[in-house]
Amino acid sequence: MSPPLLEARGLSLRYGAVPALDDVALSIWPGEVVAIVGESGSGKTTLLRVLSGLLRPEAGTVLYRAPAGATHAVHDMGEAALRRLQRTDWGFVHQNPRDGLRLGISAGGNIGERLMATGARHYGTIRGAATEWLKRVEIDPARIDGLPRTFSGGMQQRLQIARTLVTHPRLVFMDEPTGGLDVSVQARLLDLIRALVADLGLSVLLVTHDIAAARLLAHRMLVMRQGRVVEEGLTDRVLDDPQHEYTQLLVASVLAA
Ligand SMILES: Nc1ncnc2c1ncn2[C@@H]1O[C@H](COP(=O)(O)OP(=O)(O)OP(=O)(O)O)[C@@H](O)[C@H]1O
Repeated sequence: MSPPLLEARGLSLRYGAVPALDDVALSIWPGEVVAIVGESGSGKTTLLRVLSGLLRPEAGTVLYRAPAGATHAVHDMGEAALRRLQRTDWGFVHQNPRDGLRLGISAGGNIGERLMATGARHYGTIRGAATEWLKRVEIDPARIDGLPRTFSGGMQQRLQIARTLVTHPRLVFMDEPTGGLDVSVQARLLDLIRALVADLGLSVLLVTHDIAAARLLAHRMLVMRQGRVVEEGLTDRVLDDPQHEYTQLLVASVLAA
């Protein structure tokens, strides 16, 4: 079996007396979608921020295997090298599209800016790619010069996804990508994410408290509670035959809803 793309061991982090992460381990392989689920405050966002180098853990390591095969300890990389990784190989989809978009520049500019950060220079090529990606995320290309603030919440989220994926990252961190949207908009967005992930062969670390989203998108899932991973396994196995008492409660609460 090929080595993991990202491998974390022994991650711990406290906020005062609160153990946000307590000895967490996780691996993700190329082309895999892994969901991190759990109730509010269980440490999901903290884990994503530590894995993506935005937060430094008190203990533990995160290793990332670059395309050429070299392995990097994410928290030992210099600031510039980490930023380059975040701009090229990695992508981040935030729950609130305003955290991932530049609201003062056009939709096309939002997509083009990320392409330019990876070296694209030719105006026609950049505009062509932006048009293509707007279509791909089901936004009318006639809106290319519109500002994101004139878009609906669902459109803003689709634009954020286009901006993130235009550079073909290998690993995408998604933090509640459908949170805060209407149920019908969520369903459409989940279908779109599923299709793009399959088309591009992306690896995705998906934080969600939405079990249905995890069921639809993820090959594997980890269940977190109070900073610890209490259960992990193939998504269907975990949801159809939960072993840990907490996972059983989580699944039962969804079935009852
Ligand atoms: N900056 C911070 N300062 C102090 N405590 C924090 C901070 N960030 C998170 N925490 C605490 O760490 C724990 C884990 O928080 P985290 O945001 O990772 O959980 P979560 O599972 O992502 O929750 P949610 O689903 O509500 O976003 C919680 O008890 C939270 O209150």
